[in-house]
Amino acid sequence: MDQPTAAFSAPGKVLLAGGYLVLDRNYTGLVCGLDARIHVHVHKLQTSPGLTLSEIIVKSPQFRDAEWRYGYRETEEGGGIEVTQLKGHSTSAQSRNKFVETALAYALTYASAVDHTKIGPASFTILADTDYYSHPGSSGSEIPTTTDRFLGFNVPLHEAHKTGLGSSAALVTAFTTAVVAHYAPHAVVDMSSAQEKSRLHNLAQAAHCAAQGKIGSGFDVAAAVYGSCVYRRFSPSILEGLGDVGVKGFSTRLKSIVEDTDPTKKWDMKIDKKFAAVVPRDLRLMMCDVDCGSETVGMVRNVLSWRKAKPEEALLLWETLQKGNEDLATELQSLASKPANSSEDYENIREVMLTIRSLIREMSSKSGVPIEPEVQTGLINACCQLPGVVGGVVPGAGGFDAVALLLEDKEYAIDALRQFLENYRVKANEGGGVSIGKVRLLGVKQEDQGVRKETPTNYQDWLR
Ligand SMILES: Nc1ncnc2c1ncn2[C@@H]1O[C@H](COP(=O)(O)OP(=O)(O)OP(=O)(O)O)[C@@H](O)[C@H]1O
Ligand SMILES: C[C@@](O)(CCOP(=O)(O)O)CC(=O)O
Repeated sequence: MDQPTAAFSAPGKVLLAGGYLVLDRNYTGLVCGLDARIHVHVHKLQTSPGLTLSEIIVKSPQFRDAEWRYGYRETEEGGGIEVTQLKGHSTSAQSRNKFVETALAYALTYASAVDHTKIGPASFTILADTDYYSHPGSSGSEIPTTTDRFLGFNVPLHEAHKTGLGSSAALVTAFTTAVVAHYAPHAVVDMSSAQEKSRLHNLAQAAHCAAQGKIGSGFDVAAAVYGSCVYRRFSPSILEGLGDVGVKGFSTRLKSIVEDTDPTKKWDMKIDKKFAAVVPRDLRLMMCDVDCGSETVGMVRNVLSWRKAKPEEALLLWETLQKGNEDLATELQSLASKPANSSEDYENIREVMLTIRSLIREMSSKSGVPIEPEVQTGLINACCQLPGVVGGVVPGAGGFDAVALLLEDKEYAIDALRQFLENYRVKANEGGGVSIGKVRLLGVKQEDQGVRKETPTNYQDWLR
C-alpha cells in the first residue's frame, strides 16, 4: 500500500571530539546534531489512463541536471529489488548518484519484504539546507538571508563544494525513511517509537555503508537518526556478509539486520543521550568554512596505518585523547544542567579544548596527516582571542572542512566574530603553503533532533 504524499528530514552533524578514535569500539565520539537538515518529499506519480509507467524519479532541484530516473524489478531467489538508472534527458554517466541509488534499492527491498504490495511509480524531491555546501555566490562572512529556506545553487551537484556537515548521511536517512514510509507505511507510523527509530537507523546505516563502499564508524548516520549523542560504534561484523542487492537471499538478510532478529549479528552501538544537549544553551556552536574541503578516506587510511605501525605510541595517544574527550563531554553536561543565566565560568571548557587540540596536533605530526593544518591552527587561535569565544576544534577527520567554534550565545560575541572574519585572509607563504580566501561564517547551530516527519505542503515551490 502506498501513501499519496509525505516528507521527512534528517540533520547534519559535527563530531566535536573523537575523530579517528570513534572508528574503534573501545573509544567514543561526541557528536552534535545541527539545524541544517536534508528534506525528502515523496508523492505518488499519477499515470494517464492507458499508460503504464514503472519509474521512480528522484530530483534534487537546487542543483543543475540533478534528476535521476530509475526502473525497478524484483530479482530472483530473494535478491531484493534492483534499481536501474534509466537514460533520461540529463543522465550522463557523471550524474549517477550512488547514495540515492543504493538507498533506494535497500529501502525498496526492505519495504517490499515487510509489505508485499506492488511497488508503484513515485517522485522523490531532495532539498538541502544552505550550509551543506560552500557556494561561491555568497559574500564572505555573511550568514545568507533569504525568505526561502532553500537556495538554488545553480551548479551541478558534483561541482558543489561540501562543507563536511554529513550531507550523505542526512540524505540517506531522510531518503530511506521516505521510501519505507511511502511503500510500507505501517513500518513508519510513530517517529518517536524506539523500535521504529532503531529499524530506520539499521536500514540507513546498511545503505550508507554500501554506498560508501566501506564500513565507517557510522556516527554521522547515528546523528541523523538520533541527534546529538555520545556515540560508540557498532561491530563491523554486523554488516559483513550482508552481500548486495541481487545476491540470493539478500532480502531476508536485510530484513533480519534491520529488525535485529539474528542473534549472531546483534546491533551493539551505544547512543548515549545523557549528553544530548552537547552544547549548553548559553553557548552557541558556530562553524567557519574555509571552502577547501578534505579527502577523508585518504586521511583515515594514513592515520590508521601509522597507528598499526606504532601501536604503543598510538595507544597512549588514543587513551589520553579519550580522557580529554570525556572531560569535554562532562564539562558541557555540567554547564547544561545549570539553570539558565547563571554566571558561567568557561575556563574548564577552554582548557580541555586546548588539551584536545594539542593531542590532535600530536596525532597530525606523528602520522603525517594534516588533521589540524597550520592555516586552521592560525584561524582557530585567532578566533579564540575574540571576546566571548570559548574554544574551537577541527571537527571529525579535520583537514580543511569547516572548523567548529564554541562561543557565548550573545550578540556581541557573534558580531565580533563576524567582523573579524570579514577581513581575515591567509596567504600561502603564511599558511604552510595553503592560502585561504574569505572565511565564511555558516548559519548553522546546534539542534538536538534526529529524523522527523515534516509537513508535505511546505515544499510546494520546489515541486515543479
Ligand atoms: N542535495 C543532494 N541531493 C542529492 N544527493 C546528494 C545531495 N547532497 C549530497 N548528496 C549525495 O551525497 C554525496 C556526498 O557525500 P560525502 O559523504 O562525500 O559528503 P558529506 O557527507 O557531505 O561530507 P562528510 O562525510 O565530510 O561529512 C554526493 O556525492 C551525493 O551522492
Ligand atoms: C575520521 C572519522 O572518525 C570521522 C570523520 O568525520 P567527518 O566526516 O570528517 O565529520 C571517520 C569515521 O568515524 O567514520
